[in-house]
Amino acid sequence: MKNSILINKKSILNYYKTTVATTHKGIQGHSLLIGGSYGKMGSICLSSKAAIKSGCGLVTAFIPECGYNIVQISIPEVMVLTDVSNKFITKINFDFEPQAIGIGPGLGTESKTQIALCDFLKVNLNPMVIDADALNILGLNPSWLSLLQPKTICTPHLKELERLIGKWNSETEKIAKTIAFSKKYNVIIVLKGAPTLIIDNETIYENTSGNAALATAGSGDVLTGIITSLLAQSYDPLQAAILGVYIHGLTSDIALPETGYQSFIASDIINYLDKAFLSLEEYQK
Ligand SMILES: NC(=O)C1=CN([C@@H]2O[C@H](COP(=O)(O)OP(=O)(O)OC[C@H]3O[C@@H](n4cnc5c(N)ncnc54)[C@H](O)[C@@H]3O)[C@@H](O)[C@H]2O)[C@@H](O)CC1
Ligand SMILES: Nc1ncnc2c1ncn2[C@@H]1O[C@H](COP(=O)(O)OP(=O)(O)O)[C@@H](O)[C@H]1O
Ligand SMILES: [Mg+2]
Repeated sequence: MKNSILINKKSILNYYKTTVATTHKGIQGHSLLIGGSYGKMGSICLSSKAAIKSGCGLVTAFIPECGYNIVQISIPEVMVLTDVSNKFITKINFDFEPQAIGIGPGLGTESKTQIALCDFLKVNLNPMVIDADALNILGLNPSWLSLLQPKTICTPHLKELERLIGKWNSETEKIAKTIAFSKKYNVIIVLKGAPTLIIDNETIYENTSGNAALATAGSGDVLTGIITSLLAQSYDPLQAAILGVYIHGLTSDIALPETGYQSFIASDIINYLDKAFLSLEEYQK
């Protein structure tokens, strides 16, 4: 895309942080992933697992009650807090200070969930990634967008973007409207697609990793977990968004010769995160 800054390994390595020998889980960052609803608990499992596989020290998932066994059994490394309600979230409540929050995968748009999101946005000061149904709820209640903290990261696919900014008649208009949205609310937009663009105010970054194997259910849920984990590890929001999008794509580039397009699934993004991070470290040497 014209006027965009390309994201590649070289640019990432300007700020990529290797792990310090003396670190411990208490200072590696605690991510909180909020989402899930009856039938969509897999989404928050994917986000939470991606977060713990991306380097933060601790991950907690906040989910409706019906997901308790599902998340605990799927990912023993992740701690779980449950809502009072069984099938969807009605009140967001936790008793610790996360370094970053990712909200939206599988959340649903029940009216009580909408109110819970609004009440939460009124008090939250933590760095945050907003995805999926949390974006859809904001699309339904645009006045709540002003509650977002500066540099909140929004990760819409095209349909979610349309729910936020309305329809467009050309690619140029789509980008202009997205830039205007980013400026108005002072948020970073990760516009997911092929390629993914990251729009921060008037600056546009274009990702160069990734391929069509990523066109599979849960790919975006995994991205939310990765970016949240990086935010929790004290990357600034723009760096977390750029590194997260790049490493997410890189997993599919490394996997492709082994999995092909058809059989690559969202869990494979998580499975290949180790090789993707290692390839950054190799390049750095
Ligand atoms: N295993 C799970 O539990 C999963 C749960 N999911 C959750 O399901 C809920 C609904 O999300 P969905 O995104 O599926 O549904 P949406 O209704 O938000 O989006 C689907 C619509 O958007 C269009 N669309 C998506 N990406 C597009 C693109 N790049 N270009 C053009 N059109 C595009 C599709 O054609 C379709 O019409 C979310 O909460 C999500 O997190 C999904 O992530 C899938 C996996
Ligand atoms: N053809 C493609 N090429 C590259 N990346 C893709 C392609 N299709 C999808 N992706 C990526 O996969 C992810 C899909 O996210 P999303 O639509 O939110 O999935 P889900 O909601 O099922 O988790 C995004 O990161 C997007 O950029
Ligand atoms: Mg999604």
